[in-house]
Amino acid sequence: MPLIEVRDLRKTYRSAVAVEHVDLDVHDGEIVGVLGPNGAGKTTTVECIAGLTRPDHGTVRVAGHVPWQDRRAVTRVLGVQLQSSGLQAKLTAREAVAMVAAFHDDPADPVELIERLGLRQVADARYAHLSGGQQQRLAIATALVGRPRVVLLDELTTGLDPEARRDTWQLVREVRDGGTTVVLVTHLMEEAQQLCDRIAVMAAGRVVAEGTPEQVVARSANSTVMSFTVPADVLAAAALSGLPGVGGVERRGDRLEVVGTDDGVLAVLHALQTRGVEPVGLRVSATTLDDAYLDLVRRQDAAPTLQESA
Ligand SMILES: Nc1ncnc2c1ncn2[C@@H]1O[C@H](COP(=O)(O)OP(=O)(O)OP(=O)(O)O)[C@@H](O)[C@H]1O
Repeated sequence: MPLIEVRDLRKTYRSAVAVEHVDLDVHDGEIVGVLGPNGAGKTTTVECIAGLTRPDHGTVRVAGHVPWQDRRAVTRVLGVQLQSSGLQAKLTAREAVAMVAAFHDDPADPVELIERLGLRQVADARYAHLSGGQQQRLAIATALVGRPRVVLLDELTTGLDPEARRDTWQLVREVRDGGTTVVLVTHLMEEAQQLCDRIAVMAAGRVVAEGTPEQVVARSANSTVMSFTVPADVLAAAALSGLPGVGGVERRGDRLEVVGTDDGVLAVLHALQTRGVEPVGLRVSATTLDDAYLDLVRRQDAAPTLQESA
């Protein structure tokens, strides 16, 4: 049984549909990324998992418990760091961790946790005086202090410089290696690729792709990029753009760049062969997760909205 199971989730705010038909499984020991543009429904989904929001339809189970019915049981297994940590500016790091620990039956030792998260030097500094990276570490500490089986981390590295971001990624890996499952909401493809065992891409309130980062790239309609040199008078881009599996053809100087599926690549090679055209300097590579993501999100933008299709 998955540790977190979300089925057919729907949540509306007045007339706006925030999420619909959302399914998500999170298994013990994974880092699962929830990706998507602003307003895609990521926070709404994790708020339903945390029991902070009650959906209009669908089921959520966290270690078998329904979050909005059994808040205590869910608080014991689930730690939450949401977008605004809600910590008071005047609290010191040590006080903040101790305060959250007091809500739990069997908390981790706040001093040990502060040490483990590299906050010992600033343990007596007020929250408002910590750097962005230290505030994020403190937010993770408060999410971990109840010794949860799973933590929800929402836009953990937004606003951090590259070094602090990498340090935070390492910390998330250590959290996972210590036996805690992680659900990570992020806008950053590099973060997803570096950290996540699996990702769910959300757009306009729905999960539009799910799997390992590699699977999501491979399933993209534009999973492969090929380019080669061919004189314009020998082959027009239009001759290839209608082939099955070809998503787009662009001329860049004397090179043609074709994006599409693996079948699209084969169709292009076949078309070149039958025309007796040699693809000089042929390069074929997988699309990046960034490109696959943008393709998925743009497709969803072009589709009818949830309200229109309801
Ligand atoms: N409390 C609320 N009241 C009204 N509408 C809301 C509320 N919370 C979310 N929404 C709407 O629901 C949709 C999904 O929002 P949500 O915050 O879940 O998206 P998100 O993917 O987390 O976005 P972001 O990346 O910007 O945080 C948006 O259209 C948003 O305006």
